[in-house]
Formats: sequence, structure tokens, C-alpha cells
Amino acid sequence: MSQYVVLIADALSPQAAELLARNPSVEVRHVDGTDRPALLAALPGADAVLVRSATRIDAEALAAAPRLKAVARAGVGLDNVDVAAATAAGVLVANAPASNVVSAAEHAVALLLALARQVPRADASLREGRWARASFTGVELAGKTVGVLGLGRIGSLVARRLAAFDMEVVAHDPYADEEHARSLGVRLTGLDELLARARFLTVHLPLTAATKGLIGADALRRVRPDLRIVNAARGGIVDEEALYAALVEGRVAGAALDVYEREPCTDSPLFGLDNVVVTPHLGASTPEAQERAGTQAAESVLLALAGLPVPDAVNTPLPAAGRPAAGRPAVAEPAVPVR
Ligand SMILES: NC(=O)c1ccc[n+]([C@@H]2O[C@H](COP(=O)([O-])OP(=O)(O)OC[C@H]3O[C@@H](n4cnc5c(N)ncnc54)[C@H](O)[C@@H]3O)[C@@H](O)[C@H]2O)c1
Ligand SMILES: O=C(O)CC[C@@H](O)C(=O)O
Repeated sequence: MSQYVVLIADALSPQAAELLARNPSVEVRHVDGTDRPALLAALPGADAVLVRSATRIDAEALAAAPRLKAVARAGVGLDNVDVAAATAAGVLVANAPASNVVSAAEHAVALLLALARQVPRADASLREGRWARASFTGVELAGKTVGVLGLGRIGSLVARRLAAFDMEVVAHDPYADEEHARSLGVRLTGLDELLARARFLTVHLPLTAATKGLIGADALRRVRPDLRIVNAARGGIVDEEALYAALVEGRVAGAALDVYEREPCTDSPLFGLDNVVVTPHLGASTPEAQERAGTQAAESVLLALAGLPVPDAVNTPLPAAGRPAAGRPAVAEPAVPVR
């Protein structure tokens, strides 16, 4: 008979459930965590719960789960888990911090290119039967300065990719290591210089009290009018109201957003602007990232539940993100410091 019940509350890669189910002590149950009554009804029987982004594990959910020993999130941020309440309740919280960083970095670069070349609007226009070449002039990346805000795991991967486009890459991150930055071809700067010089700005910060609204009305008054901003980190770091004002007043040339102050976000004044590209929080939405995130979260749960053995890894190996693969030069992918 199974000793531990592990509840999967969001749509995770099937490999997560497969990994858990290989352990005879574990019974896997599924619940739709966005159906709050169903979640609260399932939690009392759970020893561990796995979530992605949709399910909120807050103080109420934790109080409904007296047997709970671990919450694991298949992703980087822990925004939907009340870590303080879990800690107070003696519940271990784990994330999968390197699982989706390559996908997130690639999505940020995709947004930056889509914005620079107006790809979404040109695509929509042609599908409507218009051959409007003159309407969709873009800008080149080569030779332009990109400011990377936050030179952690994802910021470093983005910096390296944009350096390959022959951009001048500057970064602001008070905690970044000079040598690490140099190895990426990145120059560290203060925020003021980054804001004043950048033609592109890409945000890769966690959402904290210090970063909330960091790119707000004040910062947006100090930027070039031809600046294009990408935020694929967390909504709220770029203040949406201030961004809207800067865009309509021509103080900023464009923005590409994957994340929003409130999610899901299906209605925003920003969505009505031609110089804005938007996606619905898709940074980690690839099978590769989801397989890694799901299996890493499952592995954490097995370890948390009395150190259960982790079966042989079934996940897609991470292609040298956050750790250089043997035999590859150190600069091929940055060994991003994991704090
Ligand atoms: N869009 C998506 O689907 C998606 C996917 C994965 C991660 N993310 C988000 O991307 C962001 C970055 O993730 P990561 O894995 O690179 O995180 P990370 O912790 O590796 O890097 C964050 C960096 O920000 C720096 N930093 C912190 N406060 C700062 C400040 N005030 N000013 C400048 N720098 C500061 C830190 O020193 C660190 O180097 C997070 O918000 C994460 O949740 C989004
Ligand atoms: O895809 C997701 O669910 C979240 C991705 C990302 O924001 C994360 O925190 O890892």
C-alpha cells in the first residue's frame, strides 16, 4: 500500500507523474488547482503537492493540508506559493530554478526580435491580404546597445545570445560578478548609465520590494525615445501605467511583454498599441523546459518525503544552461552562479 500521496495540482509534463509513480510508496493524485473547492478538498490527504503557475498554495491551502510535507513548483519563481506560511507550518518548499532558463532566455530574444522587426503586425497585416512593406520597417540589432537588467541565470543566457548579434551588451546587477560578466562580453554599469544609453532593455529580475516598479515613471523619463523594452521576467517590475504613458507620448519606442502585473491578463490598454508585442506568459512553454521542470519538482518531492530514492532521470538533459557541459569551452554557455 502506498505510504505517500502526491497531489499534482497543475498541468505538468507527464514525466513528472511517471517519475513519482515508479516509486511504490507513492500514490499520485490529480486535481485542478484552479478549482479552489476541489483543491481544498484534496489537500487534507496530500503529503506533497506539485504546482506550476496557476495553483495558489497560500495560508488557507496550507491550513487545509495537515499531512503536507512538501510543496514543489515546476518553475523558477515561487510567486504562487506562500513560502513564509509554508515554512511556519514546517512544509518544505522547492522550485526547479534552472529547468526553464534556456526557454525563457530564447523567448526574451524572440520578443526582442519580434519587436525590432514588427513581426506580429506584419504577419497579421499579410494574413488580412495587405502587402504593406512600407508600413513595417524595422531596426537592426547590430551595433546597438542592449541593457540587461539582472545578470543571473536568464539574463546571462540572453546577454550571450545578444552579443552574438553583435550588440554592445551592458548589464546592471549589483550582485553580479565582474569576471562572469567579462566572460560573456558584458560590461557592468550603474542603472543610470544603462537607462541613458540603451536602445534595447531586457528585464531579468525577480519581483521583490526593491524591483517592483523599478522601470516606472521616473526611470522612463531618463531613457532614449528610441528605447525598446522587453519584460519576460515578472509583471510589475515594469510599471504598466507608466509604460503606457511613455509609449503614447513617444518617450519610448516600443515594448514586448510576456508577464503582467495581474495574471491571467486578457485586457490591458497596452494591448491596443501598435508598438507593443505581447504573449501570455509563454517563457517556459516548451516541452523541453516543462519536462525538466516537472521531473525536477518530482525529484524534490521524493527527496523531501523521507529521502525516497529518485529513479534514473527521465528528463531532457539541460543543454549546458547554468552548467557548462564537459568538453565545451567555458564561454560556450555561461556557468551562471547559482545563489
Ligand atoms: N516568462 C517566463 O516564463 C519566466 C520563466 C522563468 C523565469 N522567469 C523570471 O525571470 C526572472 C529571472 O530569473 P533567473 O532565473 O534569471 O533569476 P536569477 O535569480 O538567476 O537572476 C536574477 C538576477 O537579478 C539580480 N538582481 C536582484 N535584484 C536586483 C536589483 N534590484 N537590480 C539589479 N539586479 C538585481 C540578481 O543579482 C540576479 O543575478 C525571475 O523573475 C523569474 O521568475 C520568467
Ligand atoms: O510556465 C510557467 O508556469 C512559469 C514560468 C516562469 O514564470 C517560472 O517562474 O518559472
